[in-house]
Amino acid sequence: MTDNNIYPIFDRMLSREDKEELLGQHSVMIWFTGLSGSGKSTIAIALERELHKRGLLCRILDGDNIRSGINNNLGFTEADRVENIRRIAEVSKLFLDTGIITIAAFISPNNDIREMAANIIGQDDFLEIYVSTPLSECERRDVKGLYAKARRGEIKNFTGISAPFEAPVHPALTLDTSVLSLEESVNKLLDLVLSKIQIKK
Ligand SMILES: Nc1ncnc2c1ncn2[C@@H]1O[C@H](COP(=O)(O)OS(=O)(=O)O)[C@@H](OP(=O)(O)O)[C@H]1O
Ligand SMILES: Nc1ncnc2c1ncn2[C@@H]1O[C@H](COP(=O)(O)OP(=O)(O)O)[C@@H](O)[C@H]1O
Repeated sequence: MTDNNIYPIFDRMLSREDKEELLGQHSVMIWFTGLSGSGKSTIAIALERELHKRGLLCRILDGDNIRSGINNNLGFTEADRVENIRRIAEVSKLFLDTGIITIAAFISPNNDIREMAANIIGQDDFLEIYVSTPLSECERRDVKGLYAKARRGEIKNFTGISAPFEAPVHPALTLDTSVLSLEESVNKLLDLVLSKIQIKK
């Protein structure tokens, strides 16, 4: 890309393959999508612990952490959600290129937004995991009291209440935490993920 006088130097840096060899793992993007309270963060944290125990290096990117740091200037309009996910995908790509198994837990509420993320990251590396817990169960849990606030009209554009959520069309895996235990979800994920990250010696 030279039309804005920018000359990336990627061809002179050590490659992703060099980093993966050093770490003894292939990197992959595990992209959770689902309503607030569906279980994205809980599953992401449990999955990271299981992978870590197996000597695999991971990085979690999670909604509230990212939104109080790099994305602290963004809200929940459609445009801000797109920018939120764009930056998260670009940051994820940096981790993937460092050979790190990268786990993102964001509502990412529609197919266009997730397609954008997959295109930034690379379709082959992108595992879309739909945490499909029904709205009624997420609202019953109301972990942060946000559904009650949204119902009272105190939060605008709240996903599932006053802003849309579009289910993925072909997720790599669907996990309904109103039916599956945390352990069952993590075991399903391990089956999927471990097959993708083994380095052939
Ligand atoms: N209006 C509105 N809609 C949805 N969510 C809201 C809203 N306002 C605040 N929150 C809190 O922000 C968390 C979702 O942020 P995300 O970055 O994952 O959202 S998005 O992907 O940009 O749609 C979400 O956290 P999670 O529960 O982790 O999903 C909420 O706690
Ligand atoms: N089977 C389950 N799997 C995952 N989370 C569960 C399950 N059953 C109950 N929960 C609870 O549901 C809540 C999910 O919240 P969280 O992980 O923060 O969701 P999200 O990141 O999607 O907003 C947690 O309080 C968690 O303990």
